[in-house]
Amino acid sequence: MIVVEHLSGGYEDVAIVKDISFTVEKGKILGILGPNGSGKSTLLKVMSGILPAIDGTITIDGKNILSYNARALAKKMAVLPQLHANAFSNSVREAVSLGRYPHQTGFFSSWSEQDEQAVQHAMLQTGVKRYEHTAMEFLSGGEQQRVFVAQALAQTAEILLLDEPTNHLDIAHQRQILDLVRQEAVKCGLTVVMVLHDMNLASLYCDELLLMEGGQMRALGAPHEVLVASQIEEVYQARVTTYAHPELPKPQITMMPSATDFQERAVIKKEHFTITEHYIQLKTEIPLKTVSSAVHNPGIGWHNCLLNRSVPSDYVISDVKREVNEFLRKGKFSPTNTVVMLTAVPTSLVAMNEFSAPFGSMIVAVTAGVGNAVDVSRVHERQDDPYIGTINTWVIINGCLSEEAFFQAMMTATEAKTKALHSENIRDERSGTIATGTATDSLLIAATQKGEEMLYGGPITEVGKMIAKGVYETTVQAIRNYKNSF
Ligand SMILES: Nc1ncnc2c1ncn2[C@@H]1O[C@H](COP(=O)(O)OP(=O)(O)OP(=O)(O)O)[C@@H](O)[C@H]1O
Repeated sequence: MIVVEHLSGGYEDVAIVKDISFTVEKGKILGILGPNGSGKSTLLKVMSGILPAIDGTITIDGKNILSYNARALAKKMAVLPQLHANAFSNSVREAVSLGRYPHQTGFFSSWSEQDEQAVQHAMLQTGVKRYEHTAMEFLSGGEQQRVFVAQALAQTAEILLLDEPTNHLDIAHQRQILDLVRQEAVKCGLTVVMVLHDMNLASLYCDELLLMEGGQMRALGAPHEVLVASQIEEVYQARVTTYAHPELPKPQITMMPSATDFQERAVIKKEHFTITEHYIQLKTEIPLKTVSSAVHNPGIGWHNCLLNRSVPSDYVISDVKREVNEFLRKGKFSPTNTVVMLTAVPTSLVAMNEFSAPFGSMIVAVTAGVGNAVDVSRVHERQDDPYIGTINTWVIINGCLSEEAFFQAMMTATEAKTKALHSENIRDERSGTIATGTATDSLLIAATQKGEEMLYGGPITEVGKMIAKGVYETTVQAIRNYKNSF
């Protein structure tokens, strides 16, 4: 455990870092973030004793570090500096062995079995063992960086101070080194303080983050407390937004470029739709932001091709995703840029309408197979095998929606669809009650994201009113098209 209290320090009596206080418990990782020149490296140097503290204290396991001599401190704390004084003539093995210096005893240093094991283990962990006898100067920047990490690990200290350990490393090696550091912390109780420039890596791997600004602490806390968009924008003077990591409860940050070439305008019109026997397609010049429950590329994304594909009514495929991928490959559609829905309704029965609104305009396209409509409040009574019969709804908005508005738009559109089934008196055959949808309906809201952002999409808003009217009217029309086809 390391405790830093009111620490100030810098170069020649000038305090660069001021009044820094934090505690890192045994087995925990603290990440230090901050813009260039904010004092991250200086703080690490003061902590490691390379620079003297002007004020404040650093204690390790309850003992002030001033009470340790250099060798005793090096046994407690290993340091990976940002810039390495590189003795280039050393082999990798010799470089890693330097990490054992604090463990050498006596006038003539004695290389013990323990020293050898620590060096071998560190080389294996960092993947540099195969360069063991290679001279450092023959390694790439990333390979050298891994050797220096190995050197710090070979020191087998309880505390590790790392200044940009992922410098020069490609993504696989960043992961390798940070996974290793995390594993050493969690399994072996290593306490780590590391400077990282990459906020997303810091969020993923650190228990707590310290955000520096002008040599002072701007924020200290869990990643979600520190990586707050407004705070990062102020400190870095850069526009950012946060989003959720797909697998872990760790916030991620992305930059919002100010370049104007992203701002080109495009308006989606009915003419941009193509209807063939096999699909209804919307292909756009600019990608649309899409939120959908489609079969292929569902969720939130950016796409410039939407397909509502008509499949035979006996289309029962065990691996739908694979079959759809195959269809896209054969049809020369981009698998990453295309959103796909499936329907058993012939494409000629689509209902499509364009609506103009104060914010811009909107197109709604619906295919409605209601042969298997269900009352959602009664479906728990059914034990059916999967069957086809789907209402697919697309709402294409020439406008800009906030994330909240996208989800409210999904709700508004769903309610409007249900109302259409109600007024067309579509019933659940089993229960005889009014149907609320089919068992496999799909919905897509897409927007050009141009113009002023609309914050909300519920029925109280202009866009919500338009979606409600558009989806209701178009679904009624699609149901009638379907009924009239028999
Ligand atoms: N040897 C030095 N003598 C005097 N001032 C220094 C020295 N090294 C750094 N500084 C100053 O201390 C301040 C903090 O530098 P430091 O290297 O700690 O920042 P940092 O946050 O690590 O930056 P970066 O992200 O660029 O690595 C800077 O203004 C820098 O100019």
